[in-house]
Amino acid sequence: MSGFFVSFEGIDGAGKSTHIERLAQVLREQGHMVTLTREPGGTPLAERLRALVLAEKMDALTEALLVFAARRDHLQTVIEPALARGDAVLCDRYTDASYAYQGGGRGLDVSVLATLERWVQAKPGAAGLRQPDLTLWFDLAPELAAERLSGARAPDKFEAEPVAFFRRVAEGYARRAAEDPGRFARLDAAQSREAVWDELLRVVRGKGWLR
Ligand SMILES: Nc1ncnc2c1ncn2[C@@H]1O[C@H](COP(=O)(O)OP(=O)(O)OP(=O)(O)O)[C@@H](O)[C@H]1O
Ligand SMILES: Cc1cn([C@H]2C[C@H](O)[C@@H](COP(=O)(O)O)O2)c(=O)[nH]c1=O
Repeated sequence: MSGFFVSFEGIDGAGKSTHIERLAQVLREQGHMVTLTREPGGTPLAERLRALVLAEKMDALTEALLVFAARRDHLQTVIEPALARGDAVLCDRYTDASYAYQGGGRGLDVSVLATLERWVQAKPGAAGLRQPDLTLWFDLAPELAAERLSGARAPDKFEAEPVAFFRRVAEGYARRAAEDPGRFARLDAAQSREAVWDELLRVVRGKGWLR
């Protein structure tokens, strides 16, 4: 049985973490083996790169090089083996975040991102790039996301960015979704937790991965 790969995307505070654990639990209850992971991160090396990216000041290209280095290690040692075993891979962020944050937010040329994507995501022994089978896009107004995050925890480097940055990030996500509508499912993340969950379940059931 081949596995499937679902990424969770959206601006900081959109509700990804709230729902990813719940989906993992329901998939496990229905007999799936689940690999629950995140980017940047998911391996000891990638977690070290994550700590740098989330804390240190650096230019947009350096940021992109580090998140793609982390992604390479994550793909090679966690994602590809999990998919080969037949796992459901749930990943809190993937390459769309690079397009949205480094491309949209920081203004990095997307052709640089496309080159890194081609190098890093080549599938082992097959044509094409490793992309998620489904991307759940939690779409939320930056003002509302900031309100939800305020007081929740000490902000990291990205969370401390102004609303204008997150508007550009959100536009970056919207562009990616428009370019690949078959992969993206937009969830209205402004709804209550239960309403977002119901929408998410409908999408995942529609893929035939849940009863
Ligand atoms: N539908 C919702 N309505 C109101 N509050 C919500 C909703 N979903 C999540 N929250 C709350 O908003 C905050 C941010 O949610 P969460 O941590 O899931 O977002 P996230 O997208 O994972 O953020 P980040 O990318 O910064 O980790 C949390 O305090 C969470 O409890
Ligand atoms: C994969 C990826 C992530 N980022 C940013 C986006 C977030 O602000 C942080 C990760 O924090 P989270 O609490 O786990 O959401 O990293 C990025 O800028 N580029 C990327 O490719």
